Amino acid sequence: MDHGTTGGLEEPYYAQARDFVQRHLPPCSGLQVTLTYAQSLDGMIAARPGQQLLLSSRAAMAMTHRMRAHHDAILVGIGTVLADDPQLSARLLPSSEMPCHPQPVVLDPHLRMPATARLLSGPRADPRLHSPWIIAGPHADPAKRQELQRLGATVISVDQVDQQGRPLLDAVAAELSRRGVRRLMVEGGAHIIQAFLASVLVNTLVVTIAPVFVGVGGVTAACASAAHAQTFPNIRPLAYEQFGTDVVMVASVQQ
Ligand SMILES: NC(=O)C1=CN([C@@H]2O[C@H](COP(=O)(O)OP(=O)(O)OC[C@H]3O[C@@H](n4cnc5c(N)ncnc54)[C@H](OP(=O)(O)O)[C@@H]3O)[C@@H](O)[C@H]2O)C=CC1
Ligand SMILES: Nc1nc(O)c(N)c(N[C@@H]2O[C@H](COP(=O)(O)O)[C@@H](O)[C@H]2O)n1
Repeated sequence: MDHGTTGGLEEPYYAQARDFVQRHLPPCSGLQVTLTYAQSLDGMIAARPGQQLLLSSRAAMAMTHRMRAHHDAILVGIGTVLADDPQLSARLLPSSEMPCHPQPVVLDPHLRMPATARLLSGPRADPRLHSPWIIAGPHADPAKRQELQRLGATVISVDQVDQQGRPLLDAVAAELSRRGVRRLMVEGGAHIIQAFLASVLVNTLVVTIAPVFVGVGGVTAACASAAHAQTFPNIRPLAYEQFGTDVVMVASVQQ
């Protein structure tokens, strides 16, 4: 992957993406959390569990990369790493605008991160990429921790966990703040979207809606029961804008 090119995107995409992000994301005071994902018209983020589905048009993807560049850190769950093997970089931006990519963060309580993950190998090839921070629970395997650290990752233990041994998001947010993160972008997947919606941490929601139907068997954006979904916060849409064939909604989250 050539991180120094524009990825073939036309200039108007960049200008629209830059203006959109500058206009709609709030100024930073304390930890600002942006939750963002792309979904189909029937509310799916993937066609099958554990599989990646490219929903965003090129213009919407340019907006996502611009948004990544606006944040200090990009967080996903280990399910997304296993399914997508993501890079979480802002590589679609011209390198002159992106001297250093945001910090990848993976919520991985039991250290299931594969040694072959691109998040680990990427920074060895490109000094502008950061090795990932991996948030582990207290019972993670010490040998796996050592292996991941040897591969460049920083494994951060968060001891405050829920009944499933998963780090409490408040504690994760506090730890990221302590490490200097001011703007955090959460990109999924389904379990992480649900967990953040149920927390009081999200300030802004950005959803790309692609004009496709995925159908039964797809992965819903937040895998919540109706009862659980009742605990989600109220959303106040601020803007809808078309990017290529997609519509992007920006909303503030009322906690
Ligand atoms: N369209 C889009 O924009 C996006 C789509 N996706 C898609 O989503 C799918 C992956 O979603 P999913 O499988 O739900 O994986 P997630 O990325 O949501 O990761 C879930 C895992 O995260 C760990 N975890 C850590 N803390 C928590 C917490 N507080 N609550 C819940 N889980 C926690 C758990 O690991 P453990 O079980 O080890 O405890 C859990 O199994 C893929 O198909 C991917 O392609 C992903 C991102 C964006
Ligand atoms: N914005 C957006 N649109 C889609 O259609 C998607 N499938 C995703 N997925 C998220 O982006 C990650 C992959 O991107 P990189 O290769 O890291 O650039 C993926 O892991 C999801 O977090 N996003």
